[in-house]
Amino acid sequence: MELDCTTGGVSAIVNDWYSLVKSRLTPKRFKHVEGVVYTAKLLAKQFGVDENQAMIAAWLHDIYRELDVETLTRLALEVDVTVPTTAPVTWHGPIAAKRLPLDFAVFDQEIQDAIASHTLGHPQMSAVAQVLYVADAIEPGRSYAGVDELRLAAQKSLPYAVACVADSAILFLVKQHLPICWETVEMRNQLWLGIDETN
Ligand SMILES: Nc1ncnc2c1ncn2[C@@H]1O[C@H](COP(=O)(O)OP(=O)(O)O)[C@@H](O)[C@H]1O
Repeated sequence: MELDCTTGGVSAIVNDWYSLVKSRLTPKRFKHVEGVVYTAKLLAKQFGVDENQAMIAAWLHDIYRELDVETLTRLALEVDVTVPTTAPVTWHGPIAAKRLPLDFAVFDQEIQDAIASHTLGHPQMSAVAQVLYVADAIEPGRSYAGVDELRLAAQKSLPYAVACVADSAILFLVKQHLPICWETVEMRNQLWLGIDETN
């Protein structure tokens, strides 16, 4: 996959994130992040969302994904962050978000919020956060059952795509008999109430 990150004034920033993120993640995870950046850029353009914010959020969303629970807990102690006790796999987002100013000099609140909610979603997500949530689920490297339907949903509207991704995550968790954090459920409930599927 070719990454075209040279538009507008973002190329220098993007190059910085490229090296930093590559140095912190395994090649497999880095490839996933590249896919999310690529997809976030496309979705942002498609839905009139700030591409620069979407791409920076995408570059950094999994920056702490490969840290163990002990390290994440230590990092969390230095910032004011709440994480769900039932799902440590979801901690990397909220903790990275709170540490963005400290660790990466990223002060943009929308980027922080997008990274915080990229795994669980949240009923009050901004359009940047919605773009990241969907891009994470449908980037070209994803190959789980149902992903092509989610890619089609992303051609329809951003709220519709978010609601479909949330339903897919919930179905996956139900099938595995795993606990479901409330944010995803509340978000999909609110979204579906506002979506007219007859259009
Ligand atoms: N509402 C939820 N409650 C609990 N766990 C969730 C919820 N939504 C997603 N997850 C979990 O989050 C994980 C996905 O996290 P993510 O950072 O996207 O990982 P990856 O990129 O490796 O797929 C999945 O294992 C899924 O089980």
